[in-house]
Amino acid sequence: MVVSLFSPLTSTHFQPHLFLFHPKSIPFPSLKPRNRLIPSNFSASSTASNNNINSSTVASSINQNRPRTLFPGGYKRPEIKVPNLVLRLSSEEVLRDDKNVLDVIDNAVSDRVGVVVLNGGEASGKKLYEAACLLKSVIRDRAYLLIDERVDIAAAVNASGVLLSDQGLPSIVARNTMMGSNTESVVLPLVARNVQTSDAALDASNSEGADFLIYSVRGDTHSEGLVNSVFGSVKIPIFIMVDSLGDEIMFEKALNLLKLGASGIVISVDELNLFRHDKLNKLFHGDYASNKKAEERSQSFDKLKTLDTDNGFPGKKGKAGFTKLEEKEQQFIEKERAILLEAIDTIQRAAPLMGEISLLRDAVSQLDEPFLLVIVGEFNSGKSSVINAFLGQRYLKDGVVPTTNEITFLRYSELDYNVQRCERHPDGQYICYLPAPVLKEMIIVDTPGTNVILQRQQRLTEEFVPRADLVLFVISADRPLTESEVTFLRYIQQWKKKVVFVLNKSDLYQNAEELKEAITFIKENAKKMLNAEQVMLFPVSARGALEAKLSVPSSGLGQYERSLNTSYQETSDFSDLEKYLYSFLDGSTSTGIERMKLKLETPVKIAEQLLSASQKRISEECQQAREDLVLVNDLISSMKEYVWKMESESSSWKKQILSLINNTQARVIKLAESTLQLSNLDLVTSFVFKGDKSAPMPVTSSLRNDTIDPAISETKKLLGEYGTWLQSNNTRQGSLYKESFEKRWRSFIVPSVQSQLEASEMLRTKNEVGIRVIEDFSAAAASKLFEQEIREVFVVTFGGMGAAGLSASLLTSILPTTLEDLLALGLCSAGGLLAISNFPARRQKVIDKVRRTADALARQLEEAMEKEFSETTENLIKFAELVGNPYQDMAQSRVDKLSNTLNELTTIEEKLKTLQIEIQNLHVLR
Ligand SMILES: Nc1nc2c(ncn2[C@@H]2O[C@H](COP(=O)(O)OP(=O)(O)OP(=O)(O)O)[C@@H](O)[C@H]2O)c(=O)[nH]1
Repeated sequence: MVVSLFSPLTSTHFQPHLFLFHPKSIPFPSLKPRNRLIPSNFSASSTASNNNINSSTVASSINQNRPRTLFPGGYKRPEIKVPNLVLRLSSEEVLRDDKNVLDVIDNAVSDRVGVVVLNGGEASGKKLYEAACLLKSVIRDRAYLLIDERVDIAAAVNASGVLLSDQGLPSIVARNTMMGSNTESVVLPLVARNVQTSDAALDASNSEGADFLIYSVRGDTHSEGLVNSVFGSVKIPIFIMVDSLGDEIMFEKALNLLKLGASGIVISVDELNLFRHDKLNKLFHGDYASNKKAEERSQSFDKLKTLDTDNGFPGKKGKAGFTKLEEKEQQFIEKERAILLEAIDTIQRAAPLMGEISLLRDAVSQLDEPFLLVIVGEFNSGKSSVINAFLGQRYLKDGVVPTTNEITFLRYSELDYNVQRCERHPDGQYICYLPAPVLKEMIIVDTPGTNVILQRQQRLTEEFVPRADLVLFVISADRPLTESEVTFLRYIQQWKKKVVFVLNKSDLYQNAEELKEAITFIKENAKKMLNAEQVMLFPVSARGALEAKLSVPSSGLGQYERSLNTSYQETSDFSDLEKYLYSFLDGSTSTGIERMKLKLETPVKIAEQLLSASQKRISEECQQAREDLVLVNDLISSMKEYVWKMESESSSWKKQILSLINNTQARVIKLAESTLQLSNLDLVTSFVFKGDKSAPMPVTSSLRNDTIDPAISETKKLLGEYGTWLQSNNTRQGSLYKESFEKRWRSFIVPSVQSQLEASEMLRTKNEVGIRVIEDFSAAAASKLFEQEIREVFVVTFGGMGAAGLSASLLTSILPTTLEDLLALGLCSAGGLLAISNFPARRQKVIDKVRRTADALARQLEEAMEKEFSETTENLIKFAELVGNPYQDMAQSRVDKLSNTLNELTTIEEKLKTLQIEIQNLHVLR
């Protein structure tokens, strides 16, 4: 299935994106995955690093439903560095209680060893699993870990791949099993084959689709034979394994094979221990390096190392893509280069982990390279045959089983006509230098067939499509426009490539009618798919054309002339294709100008794709950052809401305490009223006759014991509870609040620890103003005051009244109310009337005094409680600010930063659009 560049992949939670490659390999453009275990975070991983954010650990919550890379399916091939050592060891060695072994492995993987192969030996699956886990923790990501034969264990420990014997599982099955067990991996598992014969080597590298081979060489193996039968034909890396490198003869043999083109050797732990450094050096730098072939290899390796910076194009730099350029055009190319470099810079800053940027870098560096004609099509459609027919020689192998397993570059070389020199490059590309003159002007690229069940080959081709200046889509006449061709075509269209169709094997049609039907069918459908008015399609018979060409003596003619001079039917159709392709090379024709436009457009289109992917990504991140900011602000203001809520709850506490005071006040007043009765003869006589010497009123002690004391202790208890309620609610709310920040943005490291400490202190502050108020209120003093007030009222009332008044007052002892008291007194003693008549007023005064005292206490308590509340909540708000502000600043700065990035991307988008228009108007320059 081809996944649209921007359509969601339902099977994954990854974002488009960004995954890192093995550090030792040269990554093909790729995107790095985010850590999906981390929920929602300030999303910074793919964008330029944020000041406050540890971007390596930061993940975003917008990691839903996105394609993993810009390539369909989203997988990447691991790549093998050569020359290299493969360390072979057994689980017994790893589990041996010997730290030295692990140290040796540790040193080895940080030095020359790029692949470690673990075999179980006699050990059980359990032991092998344990050894693999241990080994993985030692190797980390410094080398690939392969498990010998055990796909299940490789999958269980998430190893890089498996090494299979030539009798083992088919590579495709092993690769699929591993992929199935780790659906989140974005890197295809490595499948290596252990082979002993040249046939097995060829088989494994061709139809099996292995990533590299380990070739077991015995004492009787002839190096030259091996080189002729295997090295020349196998395009994937070959590592040599001998019985014992300690054996001088075998060591020399391995060394010799390295010189002759092997990619490295397999070594054991003991051998690593045994060899001094200089012996290993000898393997890689000594004679090996002085050998011409090795030189070429190390050059290509060096070149590979600089792919990203120099020219992502393997092989020596060719002639400039545009010959005889006029100054204006030269200036245009320089201008384009400058804009593209600016685009690279902007995209890289916007999405530093977007591996696909190397596509653009390569394309920019290829502006000086010849035109890149890329041949694609399903396996067996005749791609190699079309190339051979075009070049007039059987340079490439053809066959009914998939034969092209690597990207094969055909470049010009001034060698003898029949000699071709090929180099294998560790990034999965194979370069052949051919003497075909047309290659001076264009590089032809043969790609592995699509629709192969081998993902690796399909991936190689997909990865190469964006680099193409022109895509030649070869369709086989026996299956015109299959479903997978349609899918692949759609993928090509995403990169906006110019596609020319070749309907090969047209000799298979019975008659012209059938051919016409097929052409109409393909054209109609291709038009719809490519949304194009015109579709270029050439029906050919590549096999026939080549045979025809080969049957014509060369007679000093160039290929083009030869093909045009060939008059038989087989080549007549093919010559239309040739004419078309040759017209591309002629700068004076419209197709020649088109060639220039296509070449110039290739990097622009890649830039547009990457730009649009980054814009989409950054817009989403920006959206996420805005949501983060809203969330932070909401969280901060949620504290104010909490305080309002607390305020209403706090008033119910206040009400409770005030009603307690009120009740007490009512009880005291009631007591005062019942005590201040004229009929209260006991008191009257006691106060009037005994004066100050009278005993304290029993009512006073009852007032204190039964009313005031219990009220005070109840108030104190309530105030204590109120304080605890306030404190615990605040602490709980505070820590919930802090936690919600920490949980939501786990990886954010709060810049100042000091402010965090201050914040925590604030929550701990205890407030006991209310308790102090109530403690300051003395029950003893209040009771005493009460008694004094009562006493005073009686003394003032009765002090000058005399016996008549008193006896009159006796009458009142049987009368229940104050009014009746007064009436009786008035009747009995006109002299005491005045004093008596003032009694109610005095009593009222006492009551008022009681009321005032209680009100004052209530007010004090209310104020204290309010103070306590506001101090505590102010602290809470301050705490909220101290905790929330750094998050708020961070979210704000992310929004600002991402908005800026978006603006920068828009600016470069405008420039690219203008450039595109200028390219389209190029003919005006001429
Ligand atoms: N009948 C007929 N057969 C052809 C023609 N061209 C190629 N073939 C045959 O088709 C088969 C595949 O040809 P290749 O050129 O190897 O096809 P390919 O697309 O390069 O194959 P892979 O690289 O494996 O994907 C071979 O057996 C060719 O002989 C043609 O024009 N007519």
